[in-house]
Amino acid sequence: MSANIPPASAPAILEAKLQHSIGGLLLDVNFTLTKPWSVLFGPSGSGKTTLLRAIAGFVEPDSGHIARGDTVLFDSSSNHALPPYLRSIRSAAQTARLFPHKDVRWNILYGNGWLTRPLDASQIAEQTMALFRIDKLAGRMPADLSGGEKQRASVARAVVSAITFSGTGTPLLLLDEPFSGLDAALRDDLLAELREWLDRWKVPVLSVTHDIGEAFQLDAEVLKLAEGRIVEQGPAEAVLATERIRLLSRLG
Ligand SMILES: Nc1ncnc2c1ncn2[C@@H]1O[C@H](COP(=O)(O)OP(=O)(O)OP(=O)(O)O)[C@@H](O)[C@H]1O
Repeated sequence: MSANIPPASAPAILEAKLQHSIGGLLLDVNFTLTKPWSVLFGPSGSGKTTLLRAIAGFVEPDSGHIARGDTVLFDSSSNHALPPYLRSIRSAAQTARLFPHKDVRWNILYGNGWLTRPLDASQIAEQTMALFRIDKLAGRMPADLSGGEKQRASVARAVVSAITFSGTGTPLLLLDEPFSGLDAALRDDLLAELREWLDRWKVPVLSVTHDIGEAFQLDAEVLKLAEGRIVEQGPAEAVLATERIRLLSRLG
C-alpha cells in the first residue's frame, strides 16, 4: 500500500522573526523566504530599509531570531549576534557608496571572495559591468559618474561580491531600491538580465521597491509591509492586485 507523501516544501532561504522600535515605528515581522527572488513592497517609512539592515547585521533588533538554514545570525534570547562580515549576506544600500579615490573596476572587485582565483573574479566583474552597462566606465573615478551610473556600480559590486562568495553555501543578496534612479527602458532590460544572471549563480535576492511593474516583471514573491508589519506575502498577482487596478485606472 502506498502512503500519501506530502511534497517536500522548499528549503528556507531566510527565517526572520523580529521586533524593533525605531523613530516611532514598531517593526514587528515574522516571515520565511523560500523563493529565488523576493520583494519588499511598502510605503515610505514602513520599515523596509530597517528590516534589510537588521538582516545584514547593521541594526540590532530589540528582540527576535534570524537564521539562514542551520546558521543563526541573530538570537536575542541567547544574546547572539553574528557580525555583518560573518553573515552569508551581501547587500547594496539605497545610496551608492563607492571608494572615491579608486576607479570603477577597483570598486567592483572590492569585496570579491575569489582572492585565490583573481582571473575568474575579473571575468565575473567584467561580465557584471557589461550587464549593468558600465563596462566602458571601468577606468573612471566615481566623481566622474552620473548618479544612475554610481548606483549601478554600487549594485554591481554587491552582485560580484555575492557571486564570488567564498563562505559556505550561497549568500542572500539584499538590494535596497536597486533600480530607482534608472529610466524605464534601461531598468526593464537590466531587471530581466540580472534575474537571469543571479539565477545562473543560484544567488537568492530580497529587494526593496516602490514599483509595482518591477515586482511583476521579476516574477517575485512579494512581502507587503505596512507600518512595520507584513500584511501579505505571496505572488505579485495576488498581493498587488489592488495596487495594479489602481495604477491601470490612473493610466485610463
Ligand atoms: N537612525 C534612525 N533614527 C531614528 N529613526 C529612524 C532611523 N532610521 C529610520 N528611522 C525611522 O524609522 C522608520 C522606518 O524607516 P525606513 O528607512 O526603514 O523606512 P522605508 O520603508 O525604507 O522608507 P523609504 O521607502 O522612504 O526608504 C521611519 O519612520 C524613519 O524615519
